[in-house]
Amino acid sequence: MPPSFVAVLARLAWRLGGFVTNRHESCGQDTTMIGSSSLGSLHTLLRRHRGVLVLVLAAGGLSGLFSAAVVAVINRLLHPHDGQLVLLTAGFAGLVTGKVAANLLSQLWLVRFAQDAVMDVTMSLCRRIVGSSLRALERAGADEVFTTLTDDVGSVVWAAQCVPNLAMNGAMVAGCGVYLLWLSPGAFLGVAGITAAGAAGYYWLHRKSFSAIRASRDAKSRTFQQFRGLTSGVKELLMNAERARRFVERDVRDAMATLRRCNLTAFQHHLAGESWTQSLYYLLIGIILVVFPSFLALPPESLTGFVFAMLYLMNPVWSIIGSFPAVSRGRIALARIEALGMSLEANEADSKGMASSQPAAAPYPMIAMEGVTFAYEPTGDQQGFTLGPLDFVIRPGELVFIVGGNGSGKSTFVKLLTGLYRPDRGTVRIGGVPVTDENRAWYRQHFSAVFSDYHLFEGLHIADSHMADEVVQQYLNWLELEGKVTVADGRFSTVNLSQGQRRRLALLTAYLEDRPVYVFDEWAADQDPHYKGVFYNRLLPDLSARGKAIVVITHDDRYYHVGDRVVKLEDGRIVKTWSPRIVHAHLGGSESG
Ligand SMILES: Nc1ncnc2c1ncn2[C@@H]1O[C@H](COP(=O)(O)OP(=O)(O)OP(=O)(O)O)[C@@H](O)[C@H]1O
Repeated sequence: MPPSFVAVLARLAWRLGGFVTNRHESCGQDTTMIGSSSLGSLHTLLRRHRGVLVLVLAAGGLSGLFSAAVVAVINRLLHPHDGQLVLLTAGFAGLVTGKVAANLLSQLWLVRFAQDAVMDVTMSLCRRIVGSSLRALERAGADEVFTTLTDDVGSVVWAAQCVPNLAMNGAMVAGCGVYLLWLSPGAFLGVAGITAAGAAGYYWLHRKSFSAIRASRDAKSRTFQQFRGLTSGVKELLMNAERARRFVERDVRDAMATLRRCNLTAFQHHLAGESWTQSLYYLLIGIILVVFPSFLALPPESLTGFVFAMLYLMNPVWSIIGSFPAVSRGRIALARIEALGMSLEANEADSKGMASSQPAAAPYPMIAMEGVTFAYEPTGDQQGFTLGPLDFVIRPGELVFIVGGNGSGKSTFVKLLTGLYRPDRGTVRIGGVPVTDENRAWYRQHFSAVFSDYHLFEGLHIADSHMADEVVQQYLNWLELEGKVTVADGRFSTVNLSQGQRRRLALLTAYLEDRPVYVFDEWAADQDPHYKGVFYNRLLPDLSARGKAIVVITHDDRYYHVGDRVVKLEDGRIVKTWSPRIVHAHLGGSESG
């Protein structure tokens, strides 16, 4: 076996066993930082299956050893065996039965291990994602996260699934090696020497295919990106045949062509390695038949034993070589899973654990931002953007409108206020308590928000679903959605509604959370004039009367007067703050702002 193969297997098994240490590993152009801390939970989870994995490996190895012993018995039966027929026949039957049984058990345990591992690793990643920070996820990119969840996990488990077969075939090769050594040490050394030379050649070819496999993984991520465009942009594509043609024939096709090219290159290098090994293998059999008898004076039984063993080993050897691409893909995927875990973790100092179960701070606390700044760093040809430094205070029962032009920083502001972003500088306080990396997850639980790019879940996901069903029905009437949607067992009957209606359902979900602070990012933008009025004149004052602090991003200057303050942002800075009620009164109840 080529040395890289042993190294890769050992590394996979080592990692699956959870004994990873911080180190750099390189193969070809690959230099990926991999460490035990990068995705500790992955190792913990895989470690949980170590028992099954050991059983699978043991059964696979046993099956391989039984196979090697069958070769020896067959060779013995082919030559004079001095009345040992019964013993040899019984041995043959026993070994074959043992091989089949061990193989069966190994495969059964393997399937169980694979399915458990896929589920556990995926769940582990999902938990990590919801425990991570928004900025870390934005940096990782939705397509990378999606590719890791759907593709990388499968690749790692697929590679892990190769391990028992490799153990079985490796044991068969090792067993046959021992048998050959016993038949003729000289001939064995000759075979071993030629095999080592062949392995070195294969190793060189495999390194090339490794680079192509890594490039193919990146190409897959870009393909997913195009697929996402295809599904989320289907309306725009259906409406414009030229756009659809260009998108499919250029963007999708380019991504697919790159993926195809990388896969083809990887496969071609692999096939070259396979052909090299096959040629060498047949050359080896020829050398055994033609050269060895003259130089090593092999007796006929040893000669047939050698040839027979070599032919018998053909399948396991091809199988070992055939599993190389899967092992390499698994290795690259494992590095990606760990890299994603590490990038989430590295940015994760602000979210110790998932949503804190600690209760919110004493009833309705004041929230203050002091000298807060936050910057999106420039990337590629995209300019950076800096928000702040800014000071802002909101008290219980206050209704504050955040206004400003497109790109002035309103959404970034509320992401900082709600603890979704960590300030680069300055402090956010809740009831006088500074928000730190240790308590930011808890701090976020004080807010209920409907963002402009909100997601509406079918499930309400609140603790007391029976209480919720009754209360929800009341709210549905209030939001004028009765007859459109019902709620049963904590789930909406449908979320296939108009944009405005969906946003009302999102509002309902926020209401049910009953948090001290509410944030609405352009909530009313797609409401009809009647419901806009309901929102500004009834819903917001009602929340305010209940002592909730409310921050509303809006462009509806007709309704500024219902707020306590209007804060105007321009280019990431607060440029103006005023009290619209005073202005409203001053203007005699007409337009304000
Ligand atoms: N995830 C991000 N990564 C990098 N830059 C971003 C990101 N989100 C926003 N920006 C940049 O930050 C600036 C402020 O964006 P933000 O969304 O806060 O503005 P906004 O006032 O809410 O705009 P709009 O009214 O159009 O929603 C913009 O220039 C935008 O390009």
